[in-house]
Amino acid sequence: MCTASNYITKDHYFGRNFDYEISYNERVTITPRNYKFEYRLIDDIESHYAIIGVAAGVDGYPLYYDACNEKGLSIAGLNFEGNAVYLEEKEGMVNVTPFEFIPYILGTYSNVSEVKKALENINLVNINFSEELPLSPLHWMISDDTGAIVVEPLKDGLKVYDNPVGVLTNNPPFDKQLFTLNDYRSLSNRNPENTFSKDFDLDEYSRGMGAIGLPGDLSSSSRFAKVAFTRANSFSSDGEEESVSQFFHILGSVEQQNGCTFINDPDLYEYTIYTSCYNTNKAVLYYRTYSNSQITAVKLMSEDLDSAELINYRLETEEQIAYIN
Ligand SMILES: C[C@H](CCC(=O)NCCS(=O)(=O)O)[C@H]1CC[C@H]2[C@@H]3CC[C@@H]4C[C@H](O)CC[C@]4(C)[C@H]3C[C@H](O)[C@]12C
Repeated sequence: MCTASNYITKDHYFGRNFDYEISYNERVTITPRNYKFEYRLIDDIESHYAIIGVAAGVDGYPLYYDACNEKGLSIAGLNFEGNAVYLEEKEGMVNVTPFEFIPYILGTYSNVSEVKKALENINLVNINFSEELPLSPLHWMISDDTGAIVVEPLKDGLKVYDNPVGVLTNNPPFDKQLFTLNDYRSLSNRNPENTFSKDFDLDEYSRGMGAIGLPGDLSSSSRFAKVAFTRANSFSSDGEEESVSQFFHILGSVEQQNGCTFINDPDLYEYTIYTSCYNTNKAVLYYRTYSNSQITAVKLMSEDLDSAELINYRLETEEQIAYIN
């Protein structure tokens, strides 16, 4: 499972929890403007917007999980098991593969409204990256400082939803997730009045009672409600450090602790391998990993963006403890 969210203070922040039981040796990958994108079906693109993101540790091509471009547009791919359908090549459409989708969108477009228009003509084609890395079932959240959309590949083509709650998890499809939020409409960050009965007293014995009923388990639909509530009620000042800190707390509300989601024997559990947070206005990628709570940052604009070679940074995964004495 994974969770993506955005958060707006003075800038637009976007990121995700990457929850899984194995890693593909992810690393931070920067794609400069003149790295040549060779596409399987459409024409190669020699020059495009620069991109920073987390990608699989596969040399030669940026297999992004989540990323942002120099224009402030960001995107994350999340598992969509049992629902994602990729189609055959279609005449007259822009035929890109699912693994080319993030590079194509971020390389070409600068905001969500451009992407929405372009999506009318995009077909996601069922071509594997390689035999070892076949297609995986994904859906995507795309976000900038004007708002967010969700893109789901269904059997009759791409379905595009506006995303007013600013979060995405895995299953079920997004329209169902949104509908389920109706069930939680009475939840609040304030303690509730007793509307249960006029005939007896019910005691306000604790703070935080306004959100009793908000799910706390790690299923995809529960994480959706939990993180939507946390994000919608989030409060921070709009400084960079406060905003980034609050962002990590939003996704921290649905973090998966190792051991709580059993996958397979022996000792294979799904857990939050990393959390990313992009300040998309400044094209800075902040991240934390499961074993390193310290925030690490990589700035797109500090690189030579007119070059043609991919730049990779391994993730800082060692815990960094500030010993005081
Ligand atoms: C597994 C991850 C989703 C995490 C998640 O949601 N886990 C819950 C599972 S569950 O919902 O509980 O069942 C997804 C998210 C992004 C994906 C990569 C995207 C690039 C590339 C695309 C190629 O075509 C195939 C290989 C490739 C490296 C992909 C591998 C894998 O698929 C990645 C890591």
